[in-house]
Amino acid sequence: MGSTAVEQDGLVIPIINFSSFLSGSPEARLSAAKSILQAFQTSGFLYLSHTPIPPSLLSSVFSNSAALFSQPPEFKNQYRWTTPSANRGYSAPGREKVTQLTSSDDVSSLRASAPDLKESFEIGRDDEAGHPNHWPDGAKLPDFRAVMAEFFRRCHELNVEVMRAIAVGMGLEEGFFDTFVNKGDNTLRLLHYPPVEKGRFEGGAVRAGEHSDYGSITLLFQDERGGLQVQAPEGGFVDARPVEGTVVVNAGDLLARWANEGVKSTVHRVVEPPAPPKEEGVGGEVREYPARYSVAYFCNPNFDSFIEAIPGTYGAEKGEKRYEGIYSGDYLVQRLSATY
Ligand SMILES: O=C(O)CCC(=O)C(=O)O
Ligand SMILES: [Fe+2]
Repeated sequence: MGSTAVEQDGLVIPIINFSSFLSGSPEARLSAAKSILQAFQTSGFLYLSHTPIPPSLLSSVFSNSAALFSQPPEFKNQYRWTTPSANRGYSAPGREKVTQLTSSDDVSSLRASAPDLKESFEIGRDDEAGHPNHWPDGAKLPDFRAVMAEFFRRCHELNVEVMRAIAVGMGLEEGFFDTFVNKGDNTLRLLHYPPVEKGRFEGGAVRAGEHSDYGSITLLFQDERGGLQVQAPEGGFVDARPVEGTVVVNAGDLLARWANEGVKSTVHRVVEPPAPPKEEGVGGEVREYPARYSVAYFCNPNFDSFIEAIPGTYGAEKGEKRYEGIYSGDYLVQRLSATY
């Protein structure tokens, strides 16, 4: 049914045709759901092809993202990211350090010594009381708001369908997760990794430090540059190269917790691109890597959902529940508070 995007050092990441789940025969639908769940249970990552996200919308998202990041710092700083509970707005290069560390002090010293080489802009649900989005001035970026709002909505629909696939794969009723994810308490994050001189990578700098994502699932749209790496079972990092027409989907920590650790939230990072273009630099030597853009859509259970082990993920041979229940919103604010 599908092919394989990555197969190296014990890490296998499949490419799954999502139209088999959305509009295939009952058998094709079940088989796609099982493959999707299996990917979440093993590598924690998969690539989905044939999703309902229109390619023209995605290219408008990338062009509007580039238009925003090309504005001067004074413009972007008007829309600054403020607090973990709002989690909206612009973060200048060096502001956020994604990491596995959970203490703010440790993160602060790491941020000072090895800042992530990126800037980002975050957009949340547009109707969340008390937390307005920081929409950039429409006189400068006339299409930005409408394009991002439409993309947010489309990604939320895809999120609901992927959760349905997980439910079917687990043998639960298809709509099991619907009431947990219907509010769309998700975050759309535009990312810009500016051009990097080769020497900085050689000095150990990274575009995004190793981390796992916090929420339920992440939908990741990357440009053609590459640089995303996923940790293999033996600990080394393996390139997860862009595959045209696909969305990378990975499980986050809250889904792993929800699934009583039956799903993997796998560590990943963004580093120097794997195959540098030959035409740049002197005598074929690369001196500077070009900019990279990506768009991550972080899906979360509704902030007011109480998250405790999914039926079927504990008891008998699966063992006890490993975690206390927790409200999704509390969990996420705790995790975000350590990062900024
Ligand atoms: O830019 C990428 O490809 C990955 C970004 C990422 O992992 C994140 O923002 O959580
Ligand atoms: Fe990530």
